[in-house]
Amino acid sequence: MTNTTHFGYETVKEEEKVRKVAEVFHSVAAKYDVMNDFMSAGLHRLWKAFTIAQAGIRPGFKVLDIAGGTGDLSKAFAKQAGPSGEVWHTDINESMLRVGRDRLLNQGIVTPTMLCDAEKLPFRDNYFDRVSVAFGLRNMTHKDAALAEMRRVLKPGGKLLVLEFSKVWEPLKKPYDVYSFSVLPWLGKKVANDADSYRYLAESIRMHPDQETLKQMMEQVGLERVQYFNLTAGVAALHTGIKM
Ligand SMILES: C[S@@+](CC[C@H](N)C(=O)[O-])C[C@H]1O[C@@H](n2cnc3c(N)ncnc32)[C@H](O)[C@@H]1O
Repeated sequence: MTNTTHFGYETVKEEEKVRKVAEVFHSVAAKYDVMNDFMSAGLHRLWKAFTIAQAGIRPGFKVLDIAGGTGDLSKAFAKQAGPSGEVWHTDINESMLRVGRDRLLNQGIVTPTMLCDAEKLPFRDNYFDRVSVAFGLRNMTHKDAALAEMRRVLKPGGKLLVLEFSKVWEPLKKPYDVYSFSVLPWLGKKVANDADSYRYLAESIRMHPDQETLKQMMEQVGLERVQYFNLTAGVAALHTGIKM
């Protein structure tokens, strides 16, 4: 029997979700950074800065940036880990990865870039000091499998950081819905000539587990000391967990 899952509000076969997510990111890659700034009024930079601070990267650290896309986290991590460190910029989508790799190289950052699926990480057990995934988990078909893989490749004592859109504070829900379902697709059409991808963004955020559910999912794969920080009233949240 074929398993089904969600692609935004649609119920689709699992393999169809993978294809449709790939289409979204092939389509948005070239305009991804400019759209991020427009859509979030620059807030994504603050959320990422907070994530980078919580990561506490030290020189020599081995770091895996999953769903690294255009490379914002990889760039900061590579600077902090320094020449003795190892920062892997990875993503399942070639278009996103290419934009990210070119951007990193243009900024003088030479770090390995690799195409890989978070659900089947090609790294050995207990290898990384830190693993991050920013705005990527929402798009994955088997989130529990991906989280288990992230834990597997962490060293004991290593930390996972999951930055993702989350459940917004109830009083802000109405205006946030108006923004998400009217303004966002309109902006997507105007700036990137692609309203559908930004409609998917709004729907996929609504379908993503809320703060407490994601915390439980991280605990279920064996991460410990799991906690989360609401960012901008829960528009986004950073979850962290430690592998003991
Ligand atoms: C919204 S972008 C985030 C990019 C970057 N981390 C950032 O915060 O700007 C989401 C990324 O998740 C990637 N992605 C989706 N499913 C994935 C999977 N199974 N494994 C790895 N990356 C995946 C997409 O290709 C896309 O580049």
